[in-house]
Amino acid sequence: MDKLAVIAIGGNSLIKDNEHQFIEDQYMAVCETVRHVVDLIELGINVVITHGNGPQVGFIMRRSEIAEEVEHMHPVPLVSCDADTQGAIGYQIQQAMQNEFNKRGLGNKAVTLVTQVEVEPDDPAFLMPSKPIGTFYTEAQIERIISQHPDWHMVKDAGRGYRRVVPSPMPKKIIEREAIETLIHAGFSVVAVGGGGIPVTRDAEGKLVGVNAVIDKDYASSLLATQLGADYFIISTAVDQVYIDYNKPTQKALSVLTLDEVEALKLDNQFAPGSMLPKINAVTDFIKAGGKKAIITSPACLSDAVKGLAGTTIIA
Ligand SMILES: Nc1ncnc2c1ncn2[C@@H]1O[C@H](COP(=O)(O)OP(=O)(O)O)[C@@H](O)[C@H]1O
Ligand SMILES: NC(=O)OP(=O)(O)O
Repeated sequence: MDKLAVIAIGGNSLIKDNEHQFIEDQYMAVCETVRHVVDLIELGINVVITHGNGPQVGFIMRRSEIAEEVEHMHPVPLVSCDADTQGAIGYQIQQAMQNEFNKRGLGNKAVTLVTQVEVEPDDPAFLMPSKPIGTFYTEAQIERIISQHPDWHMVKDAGRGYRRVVPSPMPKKIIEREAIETLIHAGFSVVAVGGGGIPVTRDAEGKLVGVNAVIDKDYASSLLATQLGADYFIISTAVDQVYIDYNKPTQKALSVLTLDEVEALKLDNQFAPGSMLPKINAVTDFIKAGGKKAIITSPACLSDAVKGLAGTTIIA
């Protein structure tokens, strides 16, 4: 039987820079990423693709807020924006996968599954917004932004500017897990848990209810990889490897890390909260839960990383 990889594609890695934020630009980035994912499939590894939505969910929410301010249109709740991103990004990945399969004469099929992820209603994260979404604001813009939006929570994001943050509760249960497994066993390459999943809780009668938050897709993907017993959990992002002294003249790439080495580097604050730290926590959670191999790398390095020739690999 084929090996299985859960590959988490970063929302930021699908948006190259501030000048290339059109939907067509994102589709080109999706197509490029998908080419590398299909290379993996040709190596005999079936995939479940998860994806982020940090920039995209922020753009949709901001559009809704501006439409409300200007045209008094109805606001779109954040949870609906999450669902919108699952559809829109999932559509692009699914289409790009199918086109790539057809181009290479493979008989494979891709499908996207709308996925809800249960969170605890009393997760302390609801009171401490931490998930960066939407636009990056520069030092020159930030004073105006704060005075125009005093209710926004803002953070500095990994040396790339300032960003708005929203609550990000921990994922506890993937509601559609059984459907994902069924689709894998039927031979589909599945796109699921987009944007970390649509956050839901249970009401007093046990009914599912959406909540306004953005789940970290690295944590949700780690949970999925563990529950599926995946052979590889791979985080595909904008950097080829994880670095110590990131963005400093002393920067050094890390190739293989044990859990103990990761813990020591965390204590040394080597991983930025809101960007690399959740990825590091997500891969260590997967290994601690019995996973064999976790990898952090860029789309272009995916195949080499699985062969141990690129990326940063985390092992027990
Ligand atoms: N120690 C580190 N090594 C590598 N990248 C780091 C490190 N610390 C912070 N980063 C930043 O984290 C980014 C990945 O996080 P993010 O952009 O949130 O990912 P995503 O692709 O999931 O949207 C990298 O592109 C890099 O800018
Ligand atoms: N939801 C989420 O974690 O998105 P990013 O990976 O884009 O930050």
